[in-house]
This record gives sequence, C-alpha cells and structure tokens, in this order.
Amino acid sequence: MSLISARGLTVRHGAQTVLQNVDFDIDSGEIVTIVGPNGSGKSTLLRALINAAKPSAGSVKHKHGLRIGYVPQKLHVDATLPMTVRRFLDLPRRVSDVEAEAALERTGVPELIKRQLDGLSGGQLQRVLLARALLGAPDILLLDEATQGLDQPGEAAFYRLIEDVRNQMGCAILMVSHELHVVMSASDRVICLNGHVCCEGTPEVVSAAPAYRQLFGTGTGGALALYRHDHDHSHDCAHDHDHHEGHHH
Ligand SMILES: Nc1ncnc2c1ncn2[C@@H]1O[C@H](COP(=O)(O)OP(=O)(O)OP(=O)(O)O)[C@@H](O)[C@H]1O
Repeated sequence: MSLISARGLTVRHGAQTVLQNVDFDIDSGEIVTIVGPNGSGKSTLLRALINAAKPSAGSVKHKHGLRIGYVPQKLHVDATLPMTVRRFLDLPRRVSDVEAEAALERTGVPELIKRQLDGLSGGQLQRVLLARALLGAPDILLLDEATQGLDQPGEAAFYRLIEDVRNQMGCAILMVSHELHVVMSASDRVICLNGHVCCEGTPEVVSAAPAYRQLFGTGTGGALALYRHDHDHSHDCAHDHDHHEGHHH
C-alpha cells in the first residue's frame, strides 16, 4: 500500500474551507512536490498528512510503522541557549557520535559538528536540519519550503542533495515549494494546490533550455527544471490531471 493515503480530505478553520476533498497518495521512493500560491493550503495539507491538523471530513492513513522525517521551514533558535550542532542532533533522541557524523557527512557538512547553531548560514542550517531528519532512517521525508531564504545556487544544491538522499536511502520525499518556477525534474509528480488539487503531473525536463544551462550548468543530470504555472486561469484544469506543460523561460 501507499506510505500515506488521504481520501476526501477536507480541513476547515472556522468558516473557511482551507482544503476541500483532497485525495493523495505517496509510494515508497517517490518524490512529490506541492506547489501553489500563498494560502492555498500547502502547509495545512502537509500537517494533515502527518496528523498534526485535524480533518473536518475525509481520512488519512499511514502504512503501519511509518517513520517520518520532517524538515521545518525554519528553526527558531533561542540565542540565549547556545547549542552546538552535535547537541542539536541529540534532540529529541540521543544518537551516537558515529551516527551524528554519518548524518552530517551525508548532507555534506561534517565540518560543522562543533559549531554553534546560531552562527550557521541559512544553507548550512538547512543541511543540519536535514541531517537530523535523516537520523531516524525515515520512510518518508517531508520538507516545508526548506529552501526559503537560500539563493538560487544554494537552492539548486539543496535539491540535488535531496535527490541524492532519496537515491541512497530510498525514502519517499514530499516537499512543499513556494518557488513555482523551480521544482525538481526528478519529482515523479508535481501537485498544484489551490484549496483543492488544481492539477498534477510530471514537470517537463528542460535540461536543454538555455536558461537552465545558464543557471545550473549541464552537469546536474537534469536535477532541476524550470517550471512555471499560471494561477490566473479559471479552475478548468481541475479535471485535467495531465496538465503539466507550464511555460519555459
Ligand atoms: N490554525 C489555523 N487557524 C486559522 N486559519 C488557519 C490556520 N492554519 C492555516 N489557516 C488558514 O488556512 C489557509 C491556508 O494556510 P496554509 O498555511 O496551509 O497555506 P500555504 O499554502 O502553506 O501558504 P504559504 O504559501 O503562504 O505558506 C490560510 O488562509 C490560513 O490563514
């Protein structure tokens, strides 16, 4: 069965229906990206899928024993509580030095182990957060706008890292991205959310496009594609689940 499966998922906040009748499945090893405008319910969907937001209707099912790794959008580090990267990796569960080192190695930042958390750059912190999420050997990794605040090369490098992690560890990956123009071509599916599933499909690989080459070079093996989706349309694509053409630039 799917790792996570939702049927008819509806979430209301007071009078506002934030999510309406959403069906969702993700399988082992799949990479799925959720895109959509502000307030379209992306974070709410993620929270509902990990049982952190209560559905008003519909259901969410997890495969038995599912292990979830979560990379938050950002971490609010209390500056009055100094904490090294090594100690942070012990939260919420103590890990051995070997495990801690291996996790940082995997996310490409082994040299940060003794550093203070609040002295890290945005990109370094994301890699530390990812390392921590990987410690529990998750079946699925959820990332909520994990590249916010990174510059474009930093963002591209982070997405390539995510793809490596999937290839090495075999975990499924579910990402929320606010960056409509950049999603992974390695995504098996892109889900476009606007309160409901507006449309979903495979992003086109544009590794041959000049803009792509200029931004990411030719050595990334198609790790990134430029993908743009207009939200100006009426929702006539609601029944067109193969709509994934977008506009390349
Ligand atoms: N706990 C809550 N109480 C009341 N309203 C909420 C709550 N959580 C979310 N909402 C509302 O639900 C809607 C969807 O919010 P959500 O954070 O899921 O959107 P999003 O697509 O992740 O947005 P963004 O791109 O801005 O992060 C918004 O209108 C938000 O104000």
